[in-house]
Amino acid sequence: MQRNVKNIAIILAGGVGARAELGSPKQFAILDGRPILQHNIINFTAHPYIDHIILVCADINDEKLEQIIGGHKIDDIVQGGETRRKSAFEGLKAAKKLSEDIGFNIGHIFIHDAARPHIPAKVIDNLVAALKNHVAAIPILPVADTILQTHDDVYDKIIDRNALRIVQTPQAFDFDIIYNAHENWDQDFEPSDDAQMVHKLGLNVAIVDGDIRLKKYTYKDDFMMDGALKMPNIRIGGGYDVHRLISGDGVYLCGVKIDCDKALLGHSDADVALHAATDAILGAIAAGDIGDHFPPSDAKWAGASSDQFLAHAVKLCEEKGYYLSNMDITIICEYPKIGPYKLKMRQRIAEICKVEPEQISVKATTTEKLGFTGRGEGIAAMANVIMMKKEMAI
Ligand SMILES: Nc1ccn([C@@H]2O[C@H](COP(=O)(O)OP(=O)(O)OP(=O)(O)O)[C@@H](O)[C@H]2O)c(=O)n1
Ligand SMILES: C[C@](O)(CO)[C@H](O)COP(=O)(O)O
Repeated sequence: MQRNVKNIAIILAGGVGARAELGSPKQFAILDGRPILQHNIINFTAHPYIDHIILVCADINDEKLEQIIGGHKIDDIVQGGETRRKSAFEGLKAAKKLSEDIGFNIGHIFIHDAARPHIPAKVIDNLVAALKNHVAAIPILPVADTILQTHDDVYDKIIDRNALRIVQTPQAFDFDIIYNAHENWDQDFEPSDDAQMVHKLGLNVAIVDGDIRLKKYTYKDDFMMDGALKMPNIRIGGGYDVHRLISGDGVYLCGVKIDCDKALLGHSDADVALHAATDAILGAIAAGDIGDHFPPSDAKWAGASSDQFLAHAVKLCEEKGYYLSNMDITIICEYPKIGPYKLKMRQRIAEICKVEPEQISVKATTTEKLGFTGRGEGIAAMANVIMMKKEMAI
């Protein structure tokens, strides 16, 4: 009985991205909110012609790789080789093994640079159509610019661009043909793509329309232009809290004790401003609210200093890769007067959050004797924060 036929995409992510100078392989950098490599996986997964995906990957620890793949399905992951050609062959060997393990025949293989994150479905359609009559097909684009040949960086001559084409990936092949080309490669030059290996065997390579969106991210400027390195991931959080004022010997606000004949009533030290700040930070990373982390029902937090609540929220953010960009607190009360303490408050919050006082704003306002704050029955506080994630590269 004829075994069923499956088509496989091999994503080449085994390079170091030296020309991109990002400090780590460019395929792990974030573009449009997700790692470049993950875009590839999503695009191939979405195309009905692709049955399996094999990832050929650069050295990276399992935890980071898992994060980069983001829960998407990959059928096998293998280590890249020293060159693109060697990485491609590793992918082909993994494809062969997968077909033997599961029990299917490989129809077509699509070998793709991970450094080309956007793969329009139309290009895959074009390749599939060409493979009906060819053993290999590649996407190409016309050359738009004047092409100059130089010698030792000196102007030499213009090349006729009409005969030239830009070669892209994915490049598509009959499995047996490309496997054979790789297995028997004995030339003394390193091919920059797979199609030229097939062509070297004297076989015809079909050319189909490529797409500008298939652009390869190669140099740092490619990333800069597309905003990959410019736009950090930003999260905004807001917090609001109220505590009742009673007779006492001082109120805690922003981690600073203001000696007076009042106190704020609460399970902890009732620092209403730090509670609002904590909620703002938790809100920015969608990590619930202060009550979820420090339940008033838990005796452990009775009389607790609210500093630790804020420090905990900051730590949670750090664990997710976010840092505090700025915080703006507004304290709403008639009494006590906040003005003389503002600087100290900013310094204390900065200390807890491990940032500079310039990043912290503390403001105060009254409600013109209106409402519960106006009548001196309680103090309200609002906080807004911006948390940022540096997402150049994972
Ligand atoms: N040993 C290698 C070299 C390259 N590639 C992959 O082949 C694609 C195209 O290569 P290129 O743009 O040259 O990437 P790098 O080799 O990473 O870049 P550079 O030459 O700047 O180091 C990339 O997706 C890259 O990860 C690979 O899988 N294994
Ligand atoms: C395969 C390729 O993407 C075709 O344009 C390209 O040759 C690979 O990149 P490299 O810079 O040549 O390694």
